Amino acid sequence: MSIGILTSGGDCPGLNAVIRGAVIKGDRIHQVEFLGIRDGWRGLIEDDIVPLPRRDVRGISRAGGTILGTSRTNPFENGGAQRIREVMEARGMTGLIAIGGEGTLTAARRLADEGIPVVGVPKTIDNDLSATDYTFGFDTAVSVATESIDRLRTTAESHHRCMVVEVMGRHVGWIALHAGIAAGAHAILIPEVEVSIEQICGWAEDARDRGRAPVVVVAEGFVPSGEEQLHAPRGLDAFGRPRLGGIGERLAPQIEQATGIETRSATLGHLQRGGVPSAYDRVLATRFGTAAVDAVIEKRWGTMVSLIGTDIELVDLHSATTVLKTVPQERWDEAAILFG
Ligand SMILES: Nc1ncnc2c1ncn2[C@@H]1O[C@H](COP(=O)(O)OP(=O)(O)OP(=O)(O)O)[C@@H](O)[C@H]1O
Ligand SMILES: O=P(O)(O)OC[C@H]1O[C@](O)(CO)[C@@H](O)[C@@H]1O
Ligand SMILES: [Mg+2]
Repeated sequence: MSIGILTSGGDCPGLNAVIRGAVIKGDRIHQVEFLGIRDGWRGLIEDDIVPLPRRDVRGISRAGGTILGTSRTNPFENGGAQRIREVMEARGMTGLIAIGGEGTLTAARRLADEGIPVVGVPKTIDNDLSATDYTFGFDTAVSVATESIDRLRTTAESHHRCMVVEVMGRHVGWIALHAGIAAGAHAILIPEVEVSIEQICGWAEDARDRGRAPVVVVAEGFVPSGEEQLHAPRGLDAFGRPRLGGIGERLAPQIEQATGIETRSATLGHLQRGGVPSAYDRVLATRFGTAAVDAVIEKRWGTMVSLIGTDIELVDLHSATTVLKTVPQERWDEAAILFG
């Protein structure tokens, strides 16, 4: 019996710990072999698959990225369930572990509905997946963002400037909220909550008037009220979505002009996704990996491993992929009491 494993969508710290956990438990407890599928759905469609023996996962939990590679290939535009079934049969693959975000898991759910034996593992730095309390990668991204904001604050203070820090978060503001609270930001701007330019400038002025260097943390998907979403001229990703980014660059001159405070912006971008996973993410990812191989052995197709409180449970992929987990208004309100 062989189990295929793939990583798909944007990479994230902790992917290798999932792979290691699954392979070691598969080898030690269930005596199953693993096949590593390269670059997500692309490798499965194109039969780009390699043996993944236990020695190949030695020591990889602490490594960033994914040893398997990733892509945003759409399996349904490239042969779909029929092609995947053919490749799995030819390879003697009796089950599949798909590690990815909401896009990958939506694809996995549709494939499971069409009879492909697949179990999902949720990953994303954005923490926007429903049906799991946390995803691995988020803790590392928040730590990187917090340390970066701390550093940007010291230079802003020296120059009596305002600093706008753009963090990732296409649809949700979890990274901005957590890093902003941790670093004591004077404003946190997220896609879920409408805030006007006037309000942002008001917070910056209040902080300046107290002798502080205002720090504004903004998620890339934030749009100031009354304005259009800005897409920097970065084209589309492989799934045809506009690449976001540029809101920090847009806000900085607006704040400077309205308040007279010299303002700079910094975009953290992929720094938040790279590098070594935090201890928390390694633990969560390892637990997800070992639980996923158990789910495959039990043939729990169409499910996803999930963190509920401190327990790892299996949930239906449907419940995980229908609605994004956004920041509730009251969570932002809690933080907003400290703005300005
Ligand atoms: N609704 C969908 N139905 C089928 N396939 C999808 C769907 N959404 C996305 N996919 C496929 O899954 C791939 C991965 O999705 P996406 O690029 O959104 O990454 P992800 O897994 O959500 O990770 P992240 O967005 O966190 O980087 C997409 O490129 C696409 O091929
Ligand atoms: O540059 P890439 O790989 O297309 O991914 C960017 C996107 O990936 C994420 O980090 C994760 O979904 C988003 O926050 C961001 O918009
Ligand atoms: Mg996605």
